[in-house]
Amino acid sequence: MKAVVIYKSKTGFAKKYAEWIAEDLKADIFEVSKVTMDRLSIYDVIIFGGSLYAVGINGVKVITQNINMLKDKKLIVFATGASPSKEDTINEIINKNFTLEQQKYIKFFYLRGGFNYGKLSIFDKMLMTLLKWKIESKKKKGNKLTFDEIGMLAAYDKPMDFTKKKNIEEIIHYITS
Ligand SMILES: Cc1cc2nc3c(=O)[nH]c(=O)nc-3n(C[C@H](O)[C@H](O)[C@H](O)COP(=O)(O)O)c2cc1C
Repeated sequence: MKAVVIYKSKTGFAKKYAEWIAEDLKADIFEVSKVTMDRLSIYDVIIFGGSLYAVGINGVKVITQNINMLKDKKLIVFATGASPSKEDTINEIINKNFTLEQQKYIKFFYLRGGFNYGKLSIFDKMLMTLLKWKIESKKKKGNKLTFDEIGMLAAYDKPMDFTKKKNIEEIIHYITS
């Protein structure tokens, strides 16, 4: 079984999981920009990992747009996000990123990453500042914040990191069993 891990990461969380998975499987690892379909043809197992941006999986098109060429391989996609792992969040991610046809060939996993405002690009910082203002205005109006919103506000001042090597176990088990 020859496996490859491909990742797209803006602040390092998806990269960290990709490295852990590659290390465990003794697989090759590439950043998504280095990947060509030719290069992938030698692998039996392809694992792609990217971070969540408004529920979209950053970089996943390398798999979804080439599904016809890849569907004979074992395909795994994981996403990292700041949100806790919940069944309804996971279903929303699957339905937003994969058609029903693609879901037949791709096994999806959600691995909680974290949030590091300081490492974001200027554009992403602006987007996240707008979100922060929205949450703060909700609070000012006397509305009760959700647990996730409270966590998100705290994360602007201090990076949060929920990555744990243990989280990759279900992916490793799925691939090796
Ligand atoms: C503009 C923007 C949108 C985001 N949207 C989501 C989201 O929909 N769900 C989520 O869980 N996290 C979201 N996040 C948080 C990132 O997915 C999270 O920090 C992730 O772990 C980053 O991984 P990376 O370092 O590999 O890029 C968002 C972050 C930014 C900057």
